[in-house]
Amino acid sequence: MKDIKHYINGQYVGSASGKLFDNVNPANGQVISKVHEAGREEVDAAVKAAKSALRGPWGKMTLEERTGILHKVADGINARFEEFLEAECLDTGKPRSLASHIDIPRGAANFKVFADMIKNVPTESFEMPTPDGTGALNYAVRRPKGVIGVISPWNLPLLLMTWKVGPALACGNTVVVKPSEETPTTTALLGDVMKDAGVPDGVFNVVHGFGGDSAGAFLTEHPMVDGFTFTGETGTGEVIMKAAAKGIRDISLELGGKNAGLVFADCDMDKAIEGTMRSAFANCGQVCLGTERVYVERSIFDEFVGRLKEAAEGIKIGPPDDIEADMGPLVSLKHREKVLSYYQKAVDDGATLVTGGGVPEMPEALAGGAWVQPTIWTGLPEDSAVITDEIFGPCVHLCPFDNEEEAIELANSLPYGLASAIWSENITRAHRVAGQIEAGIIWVNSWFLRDLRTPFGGSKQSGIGREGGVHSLEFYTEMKNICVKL
Ligand SMILES: NC(=O)c1ccc[n+]([C@@H]2O[C@H](COP(=O)([O-])OP(=O)(O)OC[C@H]3O[C@@H](n4cnc5c(N)ncnc54)[C@H](O)[C@@H]3O)[C@@H](O)[C@H]2O)c1
Ligand SMILES: O=C/C=C/C=C(\O)C(=O)O
Repeated sequence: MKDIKHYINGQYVGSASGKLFDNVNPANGQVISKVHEAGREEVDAAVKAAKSALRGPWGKMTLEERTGILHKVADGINARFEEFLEAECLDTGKPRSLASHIDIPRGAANFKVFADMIKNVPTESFEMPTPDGTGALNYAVRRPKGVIGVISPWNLPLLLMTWKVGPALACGNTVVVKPSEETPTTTALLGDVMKDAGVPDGVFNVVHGFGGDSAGAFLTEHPMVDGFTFTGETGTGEVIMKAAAKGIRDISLELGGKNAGLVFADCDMDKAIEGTMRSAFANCGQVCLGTERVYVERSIFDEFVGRLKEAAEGIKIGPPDDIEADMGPLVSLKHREKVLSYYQKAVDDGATLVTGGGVPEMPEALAGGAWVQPTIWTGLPEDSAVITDEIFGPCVHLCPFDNEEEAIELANSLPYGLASAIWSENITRAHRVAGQIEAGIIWVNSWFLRDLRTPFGGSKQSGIGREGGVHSLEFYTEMKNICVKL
């Protein structure tokens, strides 16, 4: 069976401890590969390789050379598209149709976009008067921050990891990546692509393992890492923030959410149903931007519930290679336990089950998979844990509202603030409501429509900082002001 090794200083290496863990295909429960678990020794080697690579050829390259290499990395992903696609689908169980349209193309785009951006974003300059009349000139320059620790989750593994590695490398940093233990393969494959593209050894390093008391914690505790970028749960973000405090290291945190959809009576119902289907069920509901609570204006509530039920019942569940499958399994049986505990909680809290609520029957070959039904509820009180907690499954609660103020209040009622989707054909209302929602990303009559130049991140407990566009450049560089007395 294939074993997945760390990628340190340009070489694939195993763990000195010989410790391996299973990588499981969530569509059938079978072990796909064995993964080396990094100890402190491997993490230390990776961080030291990254540190010394800053002073090697990478640090001396012209911007043109560096960004040229990053274009080759993107081309390398595209050249091995099928291999990345296969690996991502095996690790996550997601439909090939989804991964081939979103995950893998974005993996390549994340390198191209930031390679081009860093060449085109100016820095500031200020002339100032001085008492002697000669004046002074201030100008800012960007320098890499240093070694960046990248810790990424399992829901969009290649997309979310490269969303950080792309800009980090474009800005001249070196990285040590700790991908999720659930989905190590595409990050491991990227080592080969980096090598072929001419990325010098030590610039891109990967260590595998778990979070606490494993590779994740060893990385955040390592004093030679200069900054951390993390996407994952809010609770894990708190732990990482504490670790980063030691030595005053910078952080960028993209965390959980419990995003609200708001559907007004003046919406285009077809668009609202199609969008809510995606925002509730895409990637088996495992998208941080997903809407697990949707508020619908009372006059169209019954129609909306009926139409969403009909659409959800048309979802075809199946493994990645089933070309008709719209939805795969959850990422693991462990995650399914969590999602099903909320399905039970909904019953206990008196929900009306509109559809789903359990585990679908699957053919015998897939019986060991983490399958779950797309689920819709109504009738829960707003303080139910089903409404207040991020479940991260294919489920949504629908609740009626009577006026705009109430809709805004409901949307803003939780301590999260990642994203929101507003459905209304009244442009004035849409702007007015969008302006009042406490979230980092608001979509009007769309969902997960991404322009990589825009600020991306969460407010409240959904994160700190913004990535995307110039905001990524802000995080991944140190700005230095040089003041010249003339
Ligand atoms: N805001 C966003 O952009 C965004 C995007 C995708 C996912 N998410 C969030 O991610 C979560 C799902 O992903 P997950 O379950 O993989 O998250 P998670 O927090 O469990 O794990 C994310 C990563 O952190 C590592 N980790 C865990 N504990 C750690 C520790 N103590 N120290 C260092 N590293 C540690 C894990 O091994 C993994 O690599 C959801 O909450 C979702 O909302 C947010
Ligand atoms: O699951 C969360 C999705 C995050 C998406 C991005 O970070 C992105 O599109 O850049």
